[in-house]
Amino acid sequence: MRLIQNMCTIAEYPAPGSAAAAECWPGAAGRRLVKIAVVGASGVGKTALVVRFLTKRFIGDYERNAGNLYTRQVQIEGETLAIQVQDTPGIQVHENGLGCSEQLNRCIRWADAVVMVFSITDHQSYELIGQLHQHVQQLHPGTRLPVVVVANKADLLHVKQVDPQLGLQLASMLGCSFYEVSVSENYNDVYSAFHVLCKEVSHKQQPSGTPEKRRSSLIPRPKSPNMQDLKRRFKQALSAKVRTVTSV
Ligand SMILES: Nc1nc2c(ncn2[C@@H]2O[C@H](COP(=O)(O)OP(=O)(O)OP(=O)(O)O)[C@@H](O)[C@H]2O)c(=O)[nH]1
Repeated sequence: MRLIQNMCTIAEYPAPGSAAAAECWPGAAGRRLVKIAVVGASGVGKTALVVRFLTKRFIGDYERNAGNLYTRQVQIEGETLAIQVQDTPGIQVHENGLGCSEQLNRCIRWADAVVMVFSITDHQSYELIGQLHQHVQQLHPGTRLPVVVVANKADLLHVKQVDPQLGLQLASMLGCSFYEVSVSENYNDVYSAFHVLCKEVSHKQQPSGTPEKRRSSLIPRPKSPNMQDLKRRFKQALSAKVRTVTSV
């Protein structure tokens, strides 16, 4: 993991725009920031996915994940965005539900978007996704957090436990995008999954006063029953009456 540059833990990472951030991450200053957490069961390939996205390389073996934060810049619709990707420790399932540590909950709260990974070779990792999605939404009450569901290890068809079609169905039921990938064999699908997520966040973050909004404020408001006109006519009628009365 030391191969990756610009790596800090979430607690250590300096605020964007600060002098420390510029030192740790030159080029990020002034950019819009997208924060992504990658979550899922242990061994599904979260670290491999993140490293593949950041370096285009697949590195077979990693130390068990302690939760690292990585940084990179991406071009989304002509704009360069700064993105932070938080790799997280694998989630265990206990009898009484998900075993989410406080560290993991902090990462999820921190994130603007989440990548939920399962492995097609591990049915339990797939079963966890529904509960995990519910948990994520509970940690972001009142907002629909962009989520992409990723079915990894598509190259291991001979030991498949989950039909990718099930992943697609689950994702559409949850209202998420879905990608079936092989981190070990294909970079493009990995890139697309992150790219789509960044795009979704970027659209959500669009500041007020964007062309859409400005245009709508220029459109003349439809006139409600014309009060000015009504008042004018009322005054006219009144003065006509007054005239009639005085002439009598
Ligand atoms: N064949 C194959 N192996 C993969 C793929 N992605 C990851 N692996 C392997 O799966 C194992 C687990 O990968 P990790 O990236 O460490 O998984 P993780 O989800 O980060 O695991 P934890 O740190 O325990 O949570 C490693 O041996 C990887 O090389 C894939 O697409 N195909």
